[in-house]
Amino acid sequence: MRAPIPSAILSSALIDAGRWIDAQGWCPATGGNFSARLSDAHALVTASGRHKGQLTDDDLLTVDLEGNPVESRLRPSAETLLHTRLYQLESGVGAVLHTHSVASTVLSRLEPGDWLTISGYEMQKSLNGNTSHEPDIRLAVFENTQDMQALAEQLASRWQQMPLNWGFLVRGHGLYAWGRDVNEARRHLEGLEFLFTCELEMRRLGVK
Ligand SMILES: CSC[C@@H](O)[C@@H](O)C(=O)COP(=O)(O)O
Ligand SMILES: [Zn+2]
Repeated sequence: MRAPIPSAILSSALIDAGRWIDAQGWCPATGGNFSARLSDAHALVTASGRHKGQLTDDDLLTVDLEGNPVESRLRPSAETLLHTRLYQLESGVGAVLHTHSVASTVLSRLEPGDWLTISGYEMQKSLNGNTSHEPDIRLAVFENTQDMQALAEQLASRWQQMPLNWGFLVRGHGLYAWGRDVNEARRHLEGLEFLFTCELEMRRLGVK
C-alpha cells in the first residue's frame, strides 16, 4: 500500500510540468491533460478545458479511480478515464502526462499498425529499464475515439496481453506518457518526444 502524497506537493509538480510542456509547444490551445496519484484510491487530475501552461491550484481536482470527482464541483478532464485506468492497471504508475505535440500527432498517423517500433537511438536509455540503444522500443498505437470508456477498455485488454511501458500513442491525437512520479513521467515524455522527432525526420528523409 502506498503512503498518500500531499495534494499540494503534487499540484505544484503538475503546474510546473504544465509550464514546461507548454514552453516546448507540446500542449497547444487547451490540449493535453495531466494527473498524479494521491493514494491507492485517488488521483489529482486537471480540470477540463484549461490551458495547460497557465494552470493554478484551482485547475486541479481529486478523482477516485473510476474518474468521479471527490469533493469538487470542477469537471475533470474529458480523458480522465485513461488516467485512472492506468492507475488501476499498474500500482507503480504515479503520474500521467498527456500531450498533443506535432511529432506524436503526425507520427501516429504515419504508422498504420497497432505498434510503433523504434530502435538504434541512444536516447532510448531515457526510458526506464533500457541500458542500450539496440533493443526495439515498442509503443502501442490506438485509434482515436471520443468514447473514453471504449478506449480505456482497449487499453486494459492490450495491457492484459502484455503490460505497456512508458507511454502509448493515440492516432492523430497525441501521447500518453507515465512514470513512477511526475519527474519520471517528464523524463519519459521528453525522451519519447525526442525519439518521435528523430523518427519523423528519418521518414522525411526517406530513410524509413
Ligand atoms: C483542444 S481539444 C483537446 C481535447 O479534445 C482533448 O484531447 C484534450 O487533450 C484536452 O481535454 P481536457 O478535457 O481539457 O483534458
Ligand atoms: Zn487529448
